[in-house]
Amino acid sequence: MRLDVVTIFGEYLQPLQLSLIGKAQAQGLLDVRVRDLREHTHDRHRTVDDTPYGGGAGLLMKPEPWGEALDAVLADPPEDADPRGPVLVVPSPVGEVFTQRAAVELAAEPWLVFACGRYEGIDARVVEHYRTRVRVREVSLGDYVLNGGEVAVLAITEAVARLLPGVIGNAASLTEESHAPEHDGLLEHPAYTKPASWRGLDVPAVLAGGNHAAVERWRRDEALRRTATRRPDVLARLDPERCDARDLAV
Ligand SMILES: COc1ccc(Cn2ccc3ccc(-c4cc(N)[nH]n4)cc32)cc1
Repeated sequence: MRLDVVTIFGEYLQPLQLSLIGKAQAQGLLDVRVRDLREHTHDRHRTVDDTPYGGGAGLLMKPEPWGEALDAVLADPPEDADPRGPVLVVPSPVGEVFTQRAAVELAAEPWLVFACGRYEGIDARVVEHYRTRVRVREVSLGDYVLNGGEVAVLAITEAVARLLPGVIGNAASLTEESHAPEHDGLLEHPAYTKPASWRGLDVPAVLAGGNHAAVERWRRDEALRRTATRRPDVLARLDPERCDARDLAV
């Protein structure tokens, strides 16, 4: 997968060189290219921002540098690019809330381009223009406000890259995680390791009993219980077809 990131704070993306994502790049599973938006300015001060039409606090990012930068990215596609081009992911406080389902969708793409805004965001015409050329997804991490898109790119990249074959050593674990479609999107059950007793707290006996059916039942019950108490919105989306009577009794 090729990832292009356009930003004025390239150093924010340094963490992508670490750990599993860094290893995935070394293995050729990921090709991350960070592009400095200021390389696409032509004034002495390398200006990327200006005041908003109609007034209001703060500054907005000018469209011209973005147009030049994104055109340059699109002019150099990867060999396996989709005929529709990349998905342009634009982190934004007003975007679709990013979910595991979106991570799975983006992980199926050969090429993602991220536009990291700063200030109060990017002139609206940039997204409007590129919607006519590529698929655009404006994405929010949740209902809170960040100072820019870079942190969102780190989160989205990690969530997507870990789904790519070969990035996570034990791919089976991906299907047992919270929010995994294979897990009906439920939150994961509590997990324990040795010792069997720690500070007076014991591991639930069923988990050490060797009865796999009982362990699976306990895990399903705990996942349903945890989801019901912490994320009733997720439980409401549970497909009744995939529940048995005991599920619904929890
Ligand atoms: C209109 O109000 C604001 C508009 C922009 C900003 C700062 N900012 C600039 C680019 C950018 C990209 C993403 C995000 C973001 C995403 C989530 N989930 N929260 N915040 C924030 C961003 C602050 C406020």
